[in-house]
Amino acid sequence: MKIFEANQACKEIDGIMVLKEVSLSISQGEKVAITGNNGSGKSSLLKLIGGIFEETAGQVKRSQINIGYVPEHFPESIRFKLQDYLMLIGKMTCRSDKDIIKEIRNYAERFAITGFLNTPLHQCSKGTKQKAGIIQALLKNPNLLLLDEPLTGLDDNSKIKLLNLLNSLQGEKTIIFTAHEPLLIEGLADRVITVESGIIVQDSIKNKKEEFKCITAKIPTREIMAKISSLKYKFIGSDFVEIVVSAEESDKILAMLLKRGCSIIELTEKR
Ligand SMILES: Nc1ncnc2c1ncn2[C@@H]1O[C@H](COP(=O)(O)OP(=O)(O)OP(=O)(O)O)[C@@H](O)[C@H]1O
Repeated sequence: MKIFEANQACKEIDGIMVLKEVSLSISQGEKVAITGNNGSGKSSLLKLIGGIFEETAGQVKRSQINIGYVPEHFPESIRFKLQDYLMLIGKMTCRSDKDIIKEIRNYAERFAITGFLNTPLHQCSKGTKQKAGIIQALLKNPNLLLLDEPLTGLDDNSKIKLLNLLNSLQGEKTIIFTAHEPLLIEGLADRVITVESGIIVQDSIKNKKEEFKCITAKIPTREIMAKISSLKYKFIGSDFVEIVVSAEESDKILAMLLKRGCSIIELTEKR
């Protein structure tokens, strides 16, 4: 089923054409990354897909589905406590308060923000607000999840947790996200759209089930690799290591490296 179709769609704001002749079709279940330089039109395209932006020319068809949207910047002025805000969003889904609280606590624990559930949102850190933005979208149990640069402000551990969480979402959820970092593009997307000056310049299908991945990590000491010698790796200088792992194992290895104090620099597919 197609969830979005655009034919020569344009979006003009204040006399500026921010999207130009976009022709695009997205099917249910696709995991699409939108990439491009700053100001190229990634967020605008995401908003056009979600119906937050109406086209000013051309034709667009959107199917009537439940959408969860994670904005690039969480609204600064919300004065609710984190849990009260999430409760309000959860109540829109007609579930019992008990079920909503359980789900909020579950997500809060996964993202390590349980300690902030009673903190007013405007006093929370950027990363906590970002996590609140992601949780509010997930609470709606959307068929279409739109995420605008979801890794912004997240620490390395939370980035991996979000990647695992998105990969674990069941069913035919469609996920469309804007991103600069390779972690989410390599780890989640099966299609990558590149935007330049409001124009789609590339739209490519990725072979998601690559057999191997290559992790480049900054290591605190070389000794930590001795303890995980079953991995195929090589040192780059004294501080970095390149590890080749099966795609299936990569999430587990990433989590293990983070636990041992490493920083993940890059995650790429290896053919
Ligand atoms: N609401 C708006 N009002 C005015 N101009 C806008 C609006 N939204 C987007 N634009 C303009 O459209 C162009 C594309 O912006 P957009 O936010 O889509 O880019 P982006 O690729 O997501 O950028 P970034 O990577 O910096 O987030 C920019 O020139 C921006 O100034």
